[in-house]
Amino acid sequence: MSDTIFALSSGRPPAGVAVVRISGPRAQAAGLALAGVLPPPRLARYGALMDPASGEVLDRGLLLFFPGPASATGEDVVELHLHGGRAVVTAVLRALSGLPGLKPAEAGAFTRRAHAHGKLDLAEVEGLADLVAAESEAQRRQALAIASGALSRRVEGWREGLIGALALLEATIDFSDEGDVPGDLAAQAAGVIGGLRSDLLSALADAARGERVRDGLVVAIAGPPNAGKSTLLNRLAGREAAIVSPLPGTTRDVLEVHLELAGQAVTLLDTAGLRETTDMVEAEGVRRARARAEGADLVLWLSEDAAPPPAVFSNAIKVRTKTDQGGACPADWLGISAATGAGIEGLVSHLERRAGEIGGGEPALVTRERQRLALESATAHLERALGDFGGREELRAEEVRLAVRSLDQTIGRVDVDQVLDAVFSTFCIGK
Ligand SMILES: Nc1nc2c(ncn2[C@@H]2O[C@H](COP(=O)(O)OP(=O)(O)OP(=O)(O)O)[C@@H](O)[C@H]2O)c(=O)[nH]1
Repeated sequence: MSDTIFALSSGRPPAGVAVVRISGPRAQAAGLALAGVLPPPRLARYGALMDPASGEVLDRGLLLFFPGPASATGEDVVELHLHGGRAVVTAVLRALSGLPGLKPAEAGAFTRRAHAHGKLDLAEVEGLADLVAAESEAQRRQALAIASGALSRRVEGWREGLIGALALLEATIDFSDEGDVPGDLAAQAAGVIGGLRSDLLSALADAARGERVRDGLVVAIAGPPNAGKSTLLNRLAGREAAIVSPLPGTTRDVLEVHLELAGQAVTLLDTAGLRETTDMVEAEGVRRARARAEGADLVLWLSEDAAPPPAVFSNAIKVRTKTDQGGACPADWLGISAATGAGIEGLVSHLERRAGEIGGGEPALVTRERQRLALESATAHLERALGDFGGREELRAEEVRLAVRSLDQTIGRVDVDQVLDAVFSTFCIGK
């Protein structure tokens, strides 16, 4: 970390503006080498940026200086706002790499430094990773809350509560040595532990929703061959993603289209028509179709003659297709014609309502399996801490201590290295 790192932090050129960040002990010197003068902290200065080796002007742009520790990484940071051309960016990065003590940043290196300097805990780093990856409104809101410390603050609060309970338990242990155990201290501790256990359980009850929003919902289109599945997928996607043909058995593999419904990221799956077949390739397609549809959050069951879905899809949204060709639509079926567009709007609003039911509402606190497992372990220790220890209060206190440790894991106070490597590997260079 004694190195000074630099990278293009904005998107791939060409672009209107390119932002290059420099962080580390030599950031200030690097800014001076390029611009000749630094603005006061946190103010932008417009001017020429020169190649320190040749003195040639490489670009004119803004320079900002954020002295550490009050910066994003906790170190001195210099930010250059350049014209976003490929050659401009290349020239400036080349000039920086020629300066002593400077080296290109690896993926996630700026965030890693922020974490190392106590600017972000593990949960906030994970939130930041999700914020950068967010594609839907719901993902953005949820990730922003976590990146801003919503989970961390809650965990800190729980942790403080448990430390309080632990103090009460320690007191009962001390008193018991003197043969005078004040029962109300133990009861108070049990009250605190019980309350925290309920808080944790209610946060966990929402975890499945948080993870679903983060991963995006999966909606599978299933039904007999030729029902119009690919046609509907194309219609919803607004493009010709799937091949449509009058031949039954056209779709062989599972096809995915990503879209946003009611603010939720949705992966729409087109699957092979479900039927018995002797064609080996089609049979494999049918097997995959069933497996994916069974794991989906929602299934649209399409049939042109309202043939009922198999039992596994009994919860499916039933859709009668090709209504332009006549025929009745049973009461609990939605009728559509992908050919004329009739009923499509109704189907979309039905899907939006269902997607909102699954993933809508206030942002969840727990959005990753890792966070959930740590909190589940804390809850299990609290559960045990409420048991009967036959007067051996030190065993109860030990369970509370283990619960605190699990909370610490949630926000990365302990055992973080491996998790950090995994998270930072998902970041891009310049983040
Ligand atoms: N008249 C009419 N024809 C439709 C409609 N939707 C689809 N079709 C036709 O039905 C045929 C089958 O459509 P696909 O979308 O390929 O059906 P599929 O369910 O994906 O078929 P498989 O891939 O075999 O499982 C094509 O010829 C479509 O043009 C509709 O709303 N009205």
